[in-house]
Amino acid sequence: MKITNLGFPRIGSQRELKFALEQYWRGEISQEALVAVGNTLKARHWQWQAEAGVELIPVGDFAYYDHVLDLTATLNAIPKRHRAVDDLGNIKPIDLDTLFTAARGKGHSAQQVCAAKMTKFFNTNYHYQVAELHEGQTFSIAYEQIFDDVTQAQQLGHTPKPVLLGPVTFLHLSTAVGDFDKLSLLTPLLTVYQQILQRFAEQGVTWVQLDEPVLAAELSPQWQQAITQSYTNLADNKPAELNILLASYYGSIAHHHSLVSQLPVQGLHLDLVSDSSQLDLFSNSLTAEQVLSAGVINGRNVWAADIDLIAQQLKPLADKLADRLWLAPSCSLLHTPVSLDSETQLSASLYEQLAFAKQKLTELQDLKGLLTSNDHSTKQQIINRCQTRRSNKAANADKHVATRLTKLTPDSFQRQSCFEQRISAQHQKLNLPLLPTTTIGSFPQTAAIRGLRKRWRTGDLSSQEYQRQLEQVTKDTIERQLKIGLDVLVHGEAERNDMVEYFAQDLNGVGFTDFGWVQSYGSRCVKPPLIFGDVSREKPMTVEWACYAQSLTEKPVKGMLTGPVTILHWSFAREDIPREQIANQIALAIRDEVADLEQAGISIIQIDEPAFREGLPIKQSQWQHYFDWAVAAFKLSASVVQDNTQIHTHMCYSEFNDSITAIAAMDADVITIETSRSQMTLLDTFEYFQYPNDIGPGVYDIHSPNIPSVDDIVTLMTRAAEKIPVKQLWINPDCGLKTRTWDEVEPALKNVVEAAKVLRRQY
Ligand SMILES: CN1c2c(nc(N)[nH]c2=O)NC[C@@H]1CNc1ccc(C(=O)N[C@@H](CCC(=O)N[C@@H](CCC(=O)N[C@@H](CCC(=O)O)C(=O)O)C(=O)O)C(=O)O)cc1
Ligand SMILES: N[C@@H](CCS)C(=O)O
Ligand SMILES: [Zn+2]
Repeated sequence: MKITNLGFPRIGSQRELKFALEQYWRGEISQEALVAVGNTLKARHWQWQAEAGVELIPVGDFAYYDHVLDLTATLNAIPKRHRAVDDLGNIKPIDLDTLFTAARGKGHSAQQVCAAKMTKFFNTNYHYQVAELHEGQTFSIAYEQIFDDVTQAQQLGHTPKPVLLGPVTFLHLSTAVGDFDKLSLLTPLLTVYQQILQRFAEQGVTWVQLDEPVLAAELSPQWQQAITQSYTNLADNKPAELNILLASYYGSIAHHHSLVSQLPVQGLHLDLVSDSSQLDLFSNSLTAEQVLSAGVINGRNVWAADIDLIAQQLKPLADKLADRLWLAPSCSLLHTPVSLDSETQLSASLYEQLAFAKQKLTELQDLKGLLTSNDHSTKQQIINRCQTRRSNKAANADKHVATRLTKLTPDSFQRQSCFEQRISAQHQKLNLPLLPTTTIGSFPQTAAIRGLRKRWRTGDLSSQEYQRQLEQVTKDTIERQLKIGLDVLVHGEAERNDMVEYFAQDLNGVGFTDFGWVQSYGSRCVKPPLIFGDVSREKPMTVEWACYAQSLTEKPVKGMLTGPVTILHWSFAREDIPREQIANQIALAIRDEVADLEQAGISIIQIDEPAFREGLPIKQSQWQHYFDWAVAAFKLSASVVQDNTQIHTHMCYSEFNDSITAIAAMDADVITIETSRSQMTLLDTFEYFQYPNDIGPGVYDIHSPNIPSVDDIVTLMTRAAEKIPVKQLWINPDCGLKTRTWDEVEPALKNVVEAAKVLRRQY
């Protein structure tokens, strides 16, 4: 019986890769130094996995920016605009800088090169770079990193199992530039996959893992046919000594049983955490040689597994399949923090309930011990540990939370009046111009601000001094906005480490870590809170900052909150009660904050829900249930206010065609969305739906250092005004500005304000 792993977090337990990347981008270290950090991390992670008994080490899971982008490079599908040219005008080979250009864009104004689109990887908080594919395009091997990594792992004495997204998922996640069917590219794509498999075989690889998470979705007959075509083609053309492990994850593939069980692959990985019934279904249809990789340890959460119970469940199959049963996490461990080793501040009772990536490998090792070892005393120790942990699981029930939830009535989820009445009351109170300008909330989180927080955390700075300095930053942020001429201001979120973690720190039933970092995109990481008990608000969380900022100006300053659905999705949540119940608990905590902000005289309150779309189940048949509870939780948080208090929400990285009815049902007075990279085509859905409330379509991409010109913004807003009545429109960037510098933000926002003036004259 083998222990296998699907992928390991790449960022490093102390975020070494993040710091090296950012130093490299700032020109402070050489590419060699960056690569040295990458090599050290790879070697360390391979070694940890080997020590935990992982026999086939995943390779290709490491990426300097994004593994999907690496695959796009391997396949020679990086757009021309991101490729460097030599003095003679010839396109240079793809290197790390090419990838960084693709991911981050380059240049300013007229010379600017737009980054590739970035979007959520399935229903995770990981973002990938979307490949742009053209009709009739060809593919070839053009980037060597995965082959180099195989060699590197071998030189260190490991047996690598290269991991690649499978051809169907790659196509599915790509975007078709122009009007053509992406599946027309499958045949040329398969030719390159064949060449890649050939290269692996020449390197002495015996197993390759092809990830097809798209199988968790309900696929049309054409996409199902693409799966059959791909794996038949690869089976027919692969070197005999190379075995293919087809990996599914992020959901059950039971609905594709007849499709998948026919595929001529040598191994199949199942996410049994999402649906354990797949075990019987697929094990009964395995051929006599096929391997089953059982994804039994949750790769999407941080709670220690009940491996004694898992062992009981697997035992009959372990006896039947013997060495054809592999033990694995449900999916790549990319979504979990690296290791508990660095956590020194967690309570002992919470600590013992946890397992991060490194500890999950140990769980697999213990599970294998339970299934195969004859050492009864060690086995008993493992079982005892599990039982003690279960009985120690603190009863975190808070009866006040339960009572409040039972007292909710339909009115708790509904504003007092319809939108028309509300917006007219708000116009009267706020008196804003046509096309009001605003921002999404955060302003640059400078090294100075982060440094202050670090000194405060380590005790080098008193709370009083920390507060005083942040007040200065907030004052400066308000003054800059006034100077720029924005209509609706924000306080800038300088006091927040993160839009979710900041709130979690003041919520009962929620814990947080020191180093539980998870990669969000590129060098950017988040530290998801741990929801372990019933959630309620300990004390007001934002009121002081909102009031302080509002005291500095006559212009409205938006109160800024994160919504219940987003707090839930971007946390590691308990698994003993339904998610919708947790969402309502958080909604009540936010509702209390909304009420306090209104009471304190804040007339616009923004409740961000950027994870609303991401929470959508992969299977369409489960969407309606999700929409019902997610919309209800948002409305519960927002509906406490009077008609003339304006509720905004914000969503980024979203497509709206499958969620527009739910978005409209949320009934926010204003929604700001990311639209600039789509050139406003995302608004088509709002137009078609005749979305009734106000909308602020993002006019520039905040992930890129590029500064939009007045003309760029006017063009985009003119396009927006062709789709949405101008009286409903606001002007704002795509998302918060925390990752940008003031040098980028100030000229960009000046252009936003200037463009608004041009547009107001026009309309
Ligand atoms: C809007 N987005 C968010 C998502 N998920 C969230 N949970 N939060 C989000 O905001 N998902 C979708 C998108 C993803 N986008 C981003 C954008 C930016 C970041 C980001 O900038 N992350 C920061 C970490 C933020 C944080 O928690 N900072 C802490 C700790 C700061 C720190 O590292 N300090 C260093 C010292 C640094 C110094 O001296 O300069 C230290 O302690 O050693 C804080 O501010 O206190 C990042 O750096 O990656 C994430 C997602
Ligand atoms: N208010 C947050 C939203 C990010 S999605 C910000 O501005 O950073
Ligand atoms: Zn956003």
